[in-house]
Amino acid sequence: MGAGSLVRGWPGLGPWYDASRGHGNWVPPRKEALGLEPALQTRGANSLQRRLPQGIIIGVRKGGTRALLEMLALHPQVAAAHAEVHFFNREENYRRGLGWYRQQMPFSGPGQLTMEKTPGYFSSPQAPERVRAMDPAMRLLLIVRDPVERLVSDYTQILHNRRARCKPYPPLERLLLRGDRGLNTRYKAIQRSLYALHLAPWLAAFPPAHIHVVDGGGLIREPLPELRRVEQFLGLTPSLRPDNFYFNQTKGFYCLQAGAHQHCLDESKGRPHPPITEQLLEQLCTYFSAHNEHFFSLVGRTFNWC
Ligand SMILES: Nc1ncnc2c1ncn2[C@@H]1O[C@H](COP(=O)(O)OS(=O)(=O)O)[C@@H](OP(=O)(O)O)[C@H]1O
Repeated sequence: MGAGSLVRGWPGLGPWYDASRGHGNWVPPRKEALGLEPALQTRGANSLQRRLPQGIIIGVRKGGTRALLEMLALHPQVAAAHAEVHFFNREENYRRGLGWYRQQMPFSGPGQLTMEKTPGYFSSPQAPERVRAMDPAMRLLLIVRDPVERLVSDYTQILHNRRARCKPYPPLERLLLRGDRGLNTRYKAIQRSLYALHLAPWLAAFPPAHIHVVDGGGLIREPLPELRRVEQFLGLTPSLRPDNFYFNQTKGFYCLQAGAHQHCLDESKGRPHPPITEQLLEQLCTYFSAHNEHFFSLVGRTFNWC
């Protein structure tokens, strides 16, 4: 089956992925209809309510946050918010209060864990303290990816959005280099790839045991081992299985499967990246190397980045 045919909903379930509402608006399938959970969501109206999240995917932007949330949402004990909520990082939303935040959450049963993902939280200076003030027991997921790949993905997204509005955008090299004065390290996409910098305030607000790092590269190559670790971190019964994922040649990524239903992430995920020269790649890798080492020491795990 081609990737394109999988973007719109699952048969008989209403749209799982409502493309007309943009890529952040995912509508989870009713799990009993997927044969995953016969009882939980149909036990009676009283048991279903909107609950504040107990788990949040805080970033990183372009790290694979959507894939992680959608894969986790296949788990019968997970209820995932459809859209990015931007509660802790946007003043206008934060001012609306926890009642508003709760309203953005999906209905869940008592045995379910409510989750949302907003990659903007990770680099928001206010978010760590605000999340802690709401719930110091919060479980945080951080999905990371090679900082250079993340940067290029970030650029590609902005380029795409600008083009969609018929607006010009400079080539990546021009944004990355300050003539012959080396890298423009103030470029936002570079700054957002400095994971150690953004992690520090989270570690000041939460014990390390509350923050689980997911390898975004690993999730792309082979989702299940990463998801098993996440299930364990979240205290979920191991339920995701190899047959929940299949590699889609057209998409070039793993897609999701539940019973007879299949679903790939939409076309905003997995866009082709513009090429960068070997020389620039080397410059970037050299620049990130010390930051990466610092990040590895903070999380106690190393990654095979450039
Ligand atoms: N299974 C699967 N299918 C499609 N895409 C996948 C998948 N797993 C991870 N990814 C990678 O997710 C990248 C987008 O990351 P995010 O969802 O965090 O982006 S965003 O910050 O929410 O815009 C996206 O980045 P790009 O490849 O640059 O588009 C993907 O590489």
